[in-house]
Amino acid sequence: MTPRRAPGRRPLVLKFGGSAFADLDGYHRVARYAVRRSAEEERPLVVVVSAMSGTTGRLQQTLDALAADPPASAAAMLLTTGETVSVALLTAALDARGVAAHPIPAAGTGLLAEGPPDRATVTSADATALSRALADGRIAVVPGGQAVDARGRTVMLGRNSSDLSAVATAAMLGADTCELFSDVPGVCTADPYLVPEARTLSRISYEGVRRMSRHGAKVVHEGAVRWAERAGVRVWCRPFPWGEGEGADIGVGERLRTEPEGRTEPGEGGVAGDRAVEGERAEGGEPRAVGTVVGAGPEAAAVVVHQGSDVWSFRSGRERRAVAGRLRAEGLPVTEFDTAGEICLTVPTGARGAARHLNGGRRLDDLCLVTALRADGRADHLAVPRSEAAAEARRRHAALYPSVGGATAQPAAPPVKARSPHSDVLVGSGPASASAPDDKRVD
Ligand SMILES: Nc1ncnc2c1ncn2[C@@H]1O[C@H](COP(=O)(O)OP(=O)(O)O)[C@@H](O)[C@H]1O
Ligand SMILES: N[C@@H](CC(=O)OP(=O)(O)O)C(=O)O
Repeated sequence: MTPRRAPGRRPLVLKFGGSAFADLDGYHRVARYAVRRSAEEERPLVVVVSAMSGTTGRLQQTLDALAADPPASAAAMLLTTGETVSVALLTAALDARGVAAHPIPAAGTGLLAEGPPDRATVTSADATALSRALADGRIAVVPGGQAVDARGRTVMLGRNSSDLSAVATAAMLGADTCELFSDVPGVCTADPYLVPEARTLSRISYEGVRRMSRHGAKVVHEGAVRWAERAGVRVWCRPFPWGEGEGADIGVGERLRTEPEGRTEPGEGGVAGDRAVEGERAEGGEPRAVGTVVGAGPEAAAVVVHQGSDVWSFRSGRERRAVAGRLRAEGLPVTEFDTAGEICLTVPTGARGAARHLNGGRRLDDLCLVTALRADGRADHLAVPRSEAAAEARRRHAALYPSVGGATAQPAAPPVKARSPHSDVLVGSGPASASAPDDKRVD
């Protein structure tokens, strides 16, 4: 899977996750930002986009309400539509600013994949089509999570795979950095939506962030980290929006960024106070949040809450190992752990393809796994009632970072995650299924 690289100036690859499109204005904000970066940097610009927040989950629920085990090809066709919508809307928003862009279809991404069409694996990347599109100086707007198979059909690279598309595109085009914009200040020592005291890491190794995503932190797609490491692409996780002019939302990233700097533990390399994170300044004195650079850097202690996963219990370690192996073969992230005499594993809630492997297991309703990842590589797991997961995460975070504290402090009102009211645009606003899981947290 060595990417065939494009000659010429190194392009800039920016990826905007669903959180950037929590409202329609998000497309205008991203367009404004993309135009500014394009003018500043004078190099080819690729913008990789995700579906509006909530969209892919709604589509999945709709499919689940319709059929118990729909064909993977139908799932791929449906679940990739959210990104196609985003490509069209961002192209329109750019056009409204007088900037012509190329809306790129799956076949134009240059990513070739094989395997089940709803969670295909990228096997090669050919820059020819995208380089041709970029040659006229226009911005290319690329759908995240999409590729084509050997027969030219659009396939999906699995859930949350826009990061993977962005990094694979950067590798293919010879870019040395890929910028991933999200609604958090960067990679933090815990999900800042749950642990307000979490600090932003200025740097972390590929293995450090991969360990976090392998344990269920949704912060960067594990496959994206693998691609980045192999191709030597630095991944820069950055907050968006932050100070994008009038009308910009103040997201959790902005709120955390302005909190006083916290002291950090000696020996917990790579942890930056928020002041350090915003240290870089663009010309004209505008503060530029630097977020987290994933590449060369230390591993870091962190707390992971497996919010989007179910806990299953098995009769023996052998049975669990066999099930875990089959789930991993489906490309699903699984954590095996023992708690209160139970032999358990976690599996993403509502994951396509999981149900058929879980026979013999028993779902422990309402349990949520909290994992403390130590800097030395050890992981401590504890399953707690869902309602106590955030408090447990704060306690564990305080144990890892005693000087940051916070476990006993009254929690600030948790920031509310944005979900686009337009995420129903494709499927209507009625409940798709009373019991279907959402792709986001249950707050
Ligand atoms: N350690 C962590 N640091 C930062 N964010 C985290 C962490 N763990 C989990 N997250 C979650 O990851 C989310 C960002 O990933 P994602 O939902 O894919 O964003 P986007 O929609 O912008 O792509 C954050 O909103 C946050 O809730
Ligand atoms: N369609 C993807 C989109 C994605 O990767 O979203 P985000 O970049 O917001 O995590 C999903 O599974 O939800």
